[in-house]
Order: sequence, then C-alpha cells, then structure tokens
Amino acid sequence: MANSKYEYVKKFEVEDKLPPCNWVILRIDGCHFHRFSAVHDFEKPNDVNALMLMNSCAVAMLEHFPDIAFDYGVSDEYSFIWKETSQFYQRRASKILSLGVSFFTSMYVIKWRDFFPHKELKEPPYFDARIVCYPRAKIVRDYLSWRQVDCHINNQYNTCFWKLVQSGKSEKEAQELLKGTLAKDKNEMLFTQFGINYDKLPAMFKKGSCVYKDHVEETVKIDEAGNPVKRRRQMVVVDHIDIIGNKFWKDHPNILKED
Ligand SMILES: Nc1nc2c(ncn2[C@@H]2O[C@H](COP(=O)(O)OP(=O)(O)OP(=O)(O)O)[C@@H](O)[C@H]2O)c(=O)[nH]1
Ligand SMILES: [Mg+2]
Repeated sequence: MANSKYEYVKKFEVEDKLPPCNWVILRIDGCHFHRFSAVHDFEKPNDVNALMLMNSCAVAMLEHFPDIAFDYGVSDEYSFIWKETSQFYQRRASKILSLGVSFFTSMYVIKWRDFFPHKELKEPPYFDARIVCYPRAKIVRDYLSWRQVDCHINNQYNTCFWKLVQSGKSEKEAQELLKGTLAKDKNEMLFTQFGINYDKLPAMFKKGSCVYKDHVEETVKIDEAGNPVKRRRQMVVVDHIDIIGNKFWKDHPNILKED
C-alpha cells in the first residue's frame, strides 16, 4: 500500500552498499561442524566425500552467480571472490551474503545423497558467512595464500593428531605430544612412527580446493583423415594446486584481472 501511515518504518533500514571497485570476498564456514562431522561419522581427519560435496556446492555457486571469479575451500569453509566490477544487487552486502550462503546450504542438502548415498542426513547443515572487501587483486591473492597456509598447518597437525589417537594415545596425550612441535618435527613423526610421507598425501588435503573457469581443449570428433578435431571450451574446473606465490596467477592472468 503506497504512502500509508506505516511507510515511515522503511526509514529505519540501513544502507549496506559495498564500496565500488573492491573485490568482494564472501566466506562461509560450517556451523558446529565438529559435531556435524562426528554425527555423520566423517573420516578423520579428512573425509573425501565430505570435501567433494563442498566442492560440488562451490561449482554450483560459480555456475549460478556469474560475478564470482574464483572459489577456494578447505575443511568446512569456502571463500567466494566476487569481481570488483560486480553490480549484483547494487553491491548490497546483505543480498550477496544471504543469497550466497543460502544457495550454498540448499545445494549441500540437495547434493548430500550424491556423495553419501548410504548415509542419512541427520542434522540440518548450516553455515555462517561474512564479507570482506579488498581494493587490490594483490590483497586478494594474499588473502587466498593466508587460507592455504592455514589449510596446510591444520592438515599437518590433524594428520599427526589422528594417527597418534589411532595408535592408542588418548586425545589429551596426542595434544601434549604435539605441543610446541614445528612442521619438520611433525613430518618426521609421520615418517618414522607411521611410515607416512606427508608430501605424498592427496593434494586436496594439503592444499585445499580451487574452483574457477578455465579454457580446456577437448576432442570433438575425428576427421576423415583420422585426426582429432579439437575445440577450446570454457569449463568450470576443480583443482588442488598452489595458489601461494605468483605461478598460478601468472598462468591464469584473467581470473583476478583488474579493470
Ligand atoms: N572428521 C572430519 N571432520 C571434519 C572434516 N572437515 C571438517 N571437519 C570438522 O569441522 C571442524 C571445522 O573447524 P571449525 O569451523 O573451527 O569448527 P566448528 O565446529 O565448525 O565451529 P564453528 O565454525 O565455530 O561453528 C573441524 O575441526 C573438524 O572437527 C573432515 O573431512 N573430517
Ligand atoms: Mg566451522
């Protein structure tokens, strides 16, 4: 109803437009996933299906929201980098945050069966979310490096911790044994006590997961002479590579390209 006496209530709404020309990072994180992973009996420290489910939801995000340039995920968290030029909902923070996190959560529920066909979803998964803006691609790269370093540190600790527990130590004893240890001590412990070469563990566990669009060459047909006819196509890819340093960004200059 236009111009009713109640219209004044709209004046209480606050303006929440994000600053222009900034990259927008939406990071979501599973709420109480320590319990959620125990209730659903996830493998420790890394459950491949749980991680692949997260990745699949991140692919759906990239496909659904055209302004997302890059996703990075580890454990129960995912970061979505929105292009600096995005005008999605006039850059309103509440819209980007709420639409992003609710879409991801719905996908998680819808796709659960694809990754856990024999496990009932016993609790509603839900995620918290925050938004941070960065004015330079360099800071976005540093942000992503920060998350990837975190992934490595946590994974190394968790791998040692669960190996110690599986070998008969209590959780408290494992914690005590790992207190104050450096990265090289943990690698040494894994190798000498458990015969594990940390470097050989799956890249998804050590480096997390990246989701982005890339040009991929595919064979469309074989011509009369028997030669493959190739076509370059843009595809959403998921991989587990180093995004610390410049190499990845030099190889993919368009992902975080500034206008
Ligand atoms: N077993 C197992 N647990 C996982 C896996 N991925 C995530 N988790 C659990 O999820 C937690 C994620 O860390 P946090 O986000 O700090 O913990 P949280 O319980 O979700 O706490 P809040 O985010 O503060 O609600 C880890 O500590 C693990 O307990 C997995 O692949 N396997
Ligand atoms: Mg969490």
